[in-house]
Amino acid sequence: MKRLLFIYNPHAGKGRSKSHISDVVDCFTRQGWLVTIHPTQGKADAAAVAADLGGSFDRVVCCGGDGTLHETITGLMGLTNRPPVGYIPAGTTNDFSRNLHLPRSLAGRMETAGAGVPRPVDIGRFNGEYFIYVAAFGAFTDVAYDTPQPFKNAFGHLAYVLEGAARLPSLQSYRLRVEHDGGTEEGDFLFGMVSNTVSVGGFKGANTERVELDDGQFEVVLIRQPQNAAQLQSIVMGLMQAKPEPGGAVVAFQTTRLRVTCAGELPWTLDGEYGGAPRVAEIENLPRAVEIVYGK
Ligand SMILES: Nc1ncnc2c1ncn2[C@@H]1O[C@H](COP(=O)(O)OP(=O)(O)OP(=O)(O)O)[C@@H](O)[C@H]1O
Repeated sequence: MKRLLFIYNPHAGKGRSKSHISDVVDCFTRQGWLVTIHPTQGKADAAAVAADLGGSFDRVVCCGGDGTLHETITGLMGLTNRPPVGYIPAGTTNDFSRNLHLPRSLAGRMETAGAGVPRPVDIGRFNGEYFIYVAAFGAFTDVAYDTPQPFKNAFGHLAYVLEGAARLPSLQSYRLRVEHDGGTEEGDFLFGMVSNTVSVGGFKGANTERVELDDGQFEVVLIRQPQNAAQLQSIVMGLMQAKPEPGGAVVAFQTTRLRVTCAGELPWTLDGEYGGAPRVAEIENLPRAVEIVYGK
């Protein structure tokens, strides 16, 4: 019998997935899977379980938010033969799931996770760590991991927005050298994002019309330090829809690899969680490193 490992975070989102576990397991069993269930016991548990047990399964399905998906895939990256991953989004934002065209209903999502066809997806490597869809530094990027879980659950997206707005006056810039496939950018930067996704923080990101999850390329957006408050506001407002103007404060390009060098410590987030503050970040695209189930 084919074996399926089901990892779920009972605290993700509003904890509502807990009441559907029996239905999920029933669905997988009907599909012909022998199911092993693991409720995550705390931070990094999904990664540990995926790394320890994932190699003995034909499919791993995780249920939770972006953090649970990040941990599950990070754990599987240590294996030589990685089983395909099904994903049932149940977090606050579920950014990555917006790439997968999953059905809207939970019933449809369970069916897809167990029986859908896996497709290759690129994974990012960041100084030996992994990320699934975004590595970012600077303004706003500390919001996700600074916002306490109960607050996130109660206010959802609003929590992210309010936290971000409260920080506007204290934005810090970093003097950087950014080397990529197409050249080198230097100067003072407020924000940078290296991504493989159409959605970040619940927003459709800039530079997303070229997103393909398996093209071996990252989409990169860098924001130079604005000269005045009005310029800052127009950057923040325009970032999410506008195509950046050449030579402007927003720099956008695609690349397969990136080296970001900072004079001091530069704090990063990987898939919305704190990723350390290295002075040099070597970021590499690992093309088609895992298979994830799509909706269509
Ligand atoms: N039993 C647990 N108790 C507390 N935290 C847990 C437990 N299991 C997992 N976690 C942690 O919860 C964090 C957040 O989980 P997850 O991303 O699944 O949900 P979310 O924060 O509600 O969703 P999103 O990331 O989409 O906003 C993860 O980093 C994970 O390590």
